[in-house]
Amino acid sequence: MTDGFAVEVLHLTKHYGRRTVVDGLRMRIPTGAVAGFVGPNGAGKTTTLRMLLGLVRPSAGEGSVLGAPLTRPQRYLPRVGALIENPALYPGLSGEHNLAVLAALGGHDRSRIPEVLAEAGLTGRGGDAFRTYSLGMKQRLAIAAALLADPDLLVLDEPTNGLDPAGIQQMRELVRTLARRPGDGRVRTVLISSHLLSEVEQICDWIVVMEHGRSVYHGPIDGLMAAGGRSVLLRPQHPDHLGAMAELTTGRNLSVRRDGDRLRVDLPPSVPGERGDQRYLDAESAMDAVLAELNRDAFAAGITLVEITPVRVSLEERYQSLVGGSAVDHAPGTSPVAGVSRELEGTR
Ligand SMILES: Nc1ncnc2c1ncn2[C@@H]1O[C@H](COP(=O)(O)OP(=O)(O)OP(=O)(O)O)[C@@H](O)[C@H]1O
Repeated sequence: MTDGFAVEVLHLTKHYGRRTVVDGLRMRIPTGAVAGFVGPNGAGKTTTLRMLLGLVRPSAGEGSVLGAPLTRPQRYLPRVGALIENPALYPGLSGEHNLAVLAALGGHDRSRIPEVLAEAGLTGRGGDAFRTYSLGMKQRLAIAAALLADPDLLVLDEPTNGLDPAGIQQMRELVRTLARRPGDGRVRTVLISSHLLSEVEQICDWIVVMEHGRSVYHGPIDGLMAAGGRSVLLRPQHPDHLGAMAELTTGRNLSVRRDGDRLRVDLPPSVPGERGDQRYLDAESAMDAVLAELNRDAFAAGITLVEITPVRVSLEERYQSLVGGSAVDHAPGTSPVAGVSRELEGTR
């Protein structure tokens, strides 16, 4: 396990009975990143966060958090703050008083209360009774509580869940600021989970995309776009050939969807070349190589392609193709033919 990563896991696995909910997960989160854990419901995000927090024991795998092994959570948990289950807060007590109770329970310094209230955007409201708070304020008080330990790693599970649009916006702005620790400039890493890519895109600089307990991408958020920002539209002369062409494409391990009388093929950042799994480094030549291969395959199968159009892909589309279309509805007029998830690792 290397320095420079606040979280690093390898082959992390969790079985519940015969169900595997986290399946050989491999990911790294750089120190100081605001990292987004994104994936459809049931992808295993919460279970992974719970394993990182020592709340659930992994069935297999290894890892480290803040440089200490996952098997020794007591070594790193004092430097971790988390909002994964709502803390028990007393409705009749003020925000400040609630924090004082939690500080006493957790052995934290009470003098940090004004600072954490400020960090959570609750300055001036700390004296009000908790029950008078809006849902967004309650959520921010829970974050203030997680900040009491001045953590090096802050873990927030779906922090915008249940909030109204104004509350969501305030929470997003807050999360963005949390990695910039006030005062001494020490680095803090923030890990949030969300099922919305658009949210993660606005808040985070690092992304882990999960599907069926695996990471299908982890790396810089720009990398998801750069890595897979290209598709190609193929139109056979005869629409009857769409199925056969789709099979040829999936045979090359590419993800393909039907789009009217055309097929839309997503190009990964590095693709199997003619010589086994040779990796192409240059996106343009990789694209050219794939197009040439598909064209040759089509010709050999007696299929005439009358259109081959390269297109750029939005991050949202890229996410859809990575999670096999299970996270977001397909655009009108398109339907999944096959979704091939592949593990892509971004680099910095
Ligand atoms: N204690 C448990 N016992 C059995 N199954 C569980 C347990 N906890 C979670 N699961 C199952 O594991 C799967 C992954 O759940 P998890 O909550 O980690 O997913 P998630 O990605 O966080 O999804 P969501 O966004 O819906 O919370 C789900 O199918 C869930 O039902």
